[in-house]
Amino acid sequence: MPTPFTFINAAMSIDGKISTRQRRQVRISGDVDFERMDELRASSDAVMVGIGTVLADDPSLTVKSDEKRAKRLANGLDENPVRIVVDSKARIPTDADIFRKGAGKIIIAVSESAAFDRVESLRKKAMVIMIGGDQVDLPELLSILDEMGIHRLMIEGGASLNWGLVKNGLVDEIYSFIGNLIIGGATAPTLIDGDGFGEADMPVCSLIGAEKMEEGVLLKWKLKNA
Ligand SMILES: NC(=O)c1ccc[n+]([C@@H]2O[C@H](COP(=O)([O-])OP(=O)(O)OC[C@H]3O[C@@H](n4cnc5c(N)ncnc54)[C@H](O)[C@@H]3O)[C@@H](O)[C@H]2O)c1
Ligand SMILES: Nc1nc(=O)c(N)c(NC[C@H](O)[C@H](O)[C@H](O)COP(=O)(O)O)[nH]1
Repeated sequence: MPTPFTFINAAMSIDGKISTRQRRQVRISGDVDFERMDELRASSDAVMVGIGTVLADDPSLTVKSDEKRAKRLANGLDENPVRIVVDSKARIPTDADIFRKGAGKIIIAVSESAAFDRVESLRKKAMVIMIGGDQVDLPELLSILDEMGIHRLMIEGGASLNWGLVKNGLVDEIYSFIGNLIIGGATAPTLIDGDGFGEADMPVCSLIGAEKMEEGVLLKWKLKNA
């Protein structure tokens, strides 16, 4: 099943955390990295996050630069990429910023375990894709997105969704900005959480980029043996 070119873009602390142990958002990126993130959003067909990120950060996932939005419109695209939330139990609040800010298509991916009334209320605000029994079936979801014409998919986390995608071999590249702060905390989320790999099946990646950026460093890794 063809799936989009899929890359994770994230920021983590020196000690590999992406937020605090209370899952509170931490501004790790500097202005230059946020600008890079905005460019990646503007050049992607869709941007995807997990519901944990929505509940913690309430992101709008919009393109911030007026110029980049205008360029998308001039190219016959919506001003924002398709914004996608993976939300197995349909927990997203109906007043989330993703619904209130920015124009463009929104997709909420739910599983069959989501409550009927919650799903129906979401249908008034977004396209709902129901796929998977207890959890959203990520390989199936990405195949559907590819069929819909989403061929370049940006993943903005969080820790659990990143694990689900990497575990299923769905991620082509990972771009990680490592900022100059230490978050600590044994239970703070990292770039990739979940059950973890056994020694035999840890993905071996190739380093395709390393550059100092402000007070941090940007690393780029290729995962899939594409
Ligand atoms: N620093 C960064 O770049 C960055 C980026 C995004 C999020 N964050 C932080 O990450 C935290 C959120 O991460 P999280 O792990 O709690 O939540 P998450 O955003 O990864 O969302 C988890 C949800 O995604 C879905 N999901 C996860 N794995 C799945 C799978 N295998 N199959 C199907 N569905 C799956 C489920 O609905 C699950 O409840 C927040 O604290 C946020 O601030 C940081
Ligand atoms: N690249 C990046 N650097 C960070 O320092 C940080 N904390 C995030 N976190 C990702 C999360 O999704 C954010 O909340 C949105 O990226 C910002 O919110 P908007 O979508 O712009 O509203 N992402």
